[in-house]
Amino acid sequence: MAEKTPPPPSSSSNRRKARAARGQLPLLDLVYENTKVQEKSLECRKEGPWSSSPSASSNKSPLQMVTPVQPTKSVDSPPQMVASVQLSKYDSLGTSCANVSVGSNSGAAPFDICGDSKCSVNVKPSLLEINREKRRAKERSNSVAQLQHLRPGMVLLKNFLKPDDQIEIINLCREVGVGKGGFYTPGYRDGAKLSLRMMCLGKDWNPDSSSYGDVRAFDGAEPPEIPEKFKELVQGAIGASHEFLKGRKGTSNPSVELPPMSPDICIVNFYTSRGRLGLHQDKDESQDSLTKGLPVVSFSLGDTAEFLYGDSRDDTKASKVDLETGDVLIFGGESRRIFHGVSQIKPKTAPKWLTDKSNLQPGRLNLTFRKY
Ligand SMILES: O=C(O)CCC(=O)C(=O)O
Ligand SMILES: [Fe+2]
Repeated sequence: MAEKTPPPPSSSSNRRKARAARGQLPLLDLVYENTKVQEKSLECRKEGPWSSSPSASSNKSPLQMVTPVQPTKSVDSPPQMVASVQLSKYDSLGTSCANVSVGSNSGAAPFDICGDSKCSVNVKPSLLEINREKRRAKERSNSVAQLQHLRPGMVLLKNFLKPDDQIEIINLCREVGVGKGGFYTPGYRDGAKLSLRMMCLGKDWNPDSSSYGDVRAFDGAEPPEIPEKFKELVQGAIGASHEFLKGRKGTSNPSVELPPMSPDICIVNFYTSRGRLGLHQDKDESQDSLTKGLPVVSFSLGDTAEFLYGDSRDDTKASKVDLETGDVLIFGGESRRIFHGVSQIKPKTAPKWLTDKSNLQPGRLNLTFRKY
């Protein structure tokens, strides 16, 4: 996924920040935050145990930590559940906002992207919010997919994923995500945690070595398969992009600008409202895939992300686009190696119909499909 750079030398947040500022850290390092326990519990009160922000620093020595780490019972930890019945098991563990511990790779707790947050307070929406939501829902339900050409090889399909497909994607990610090889919190040997949850389908991407493998290094889990439904949606999005490009002046062969691609990798990220992803290039796929410019296809669900893209790691020079629920972004051909990242997640922007039907936690689910 991201370019390979050596692992951070220590857990010093300042040193990391300085390295990040010099553009020397791999992509996931750029989302590293050294949050204190106190901050953690405040955050938890605001967002519940689903926060993708990091846990407290580890007391273990760097060598003791095998990465990525998966929390056992921490404020970040989700219920120990496979089905809703097991939520009560989690209750009986007494996991609460105040209970902070750093995880290891044994006794891993699955992360459920759906379900009620224990720590969140239900505040009645104001009339203004209700009306805004109604207006948004009407706009989205009336609108059809709209395609935008962002730059050569880069197409944004607004509102491409139909509501039922969005629900199905969330349900499938939830189901797979709580099982073996499901969501975990990527981290580093020094115990630093990252502000998102991740799972890989098809092949495993290791953030520490920036390489792909057939098993997950920290627990030996094989990555679950990519559901056929996802592959169909990817083909649909690439096909629609080709049709769109055909109709554009100056495009002689859409498959040259945007080569076709059958994914064998899907990286699923879940961001809470504090989640973000530094500018990076996806370049850990095979040389053949990169040389051919086989595209990355990205699905967005839930809260809106502010997405940055450009020709360098410099975010002041990057272009910005909002990725809303149902949007599909494709970048291949001459845009295959663009720098891209997520600068912010806009809280409470997921439509109510989506959260009501899917029970998706506050935050954003992103799936990126690639061919190794
Ligand atoms: O969340 C996104 O929109 C981008 C994710 C991404 O760039 C990645 O997983 O490599
Ligand atoms: Fe990426």
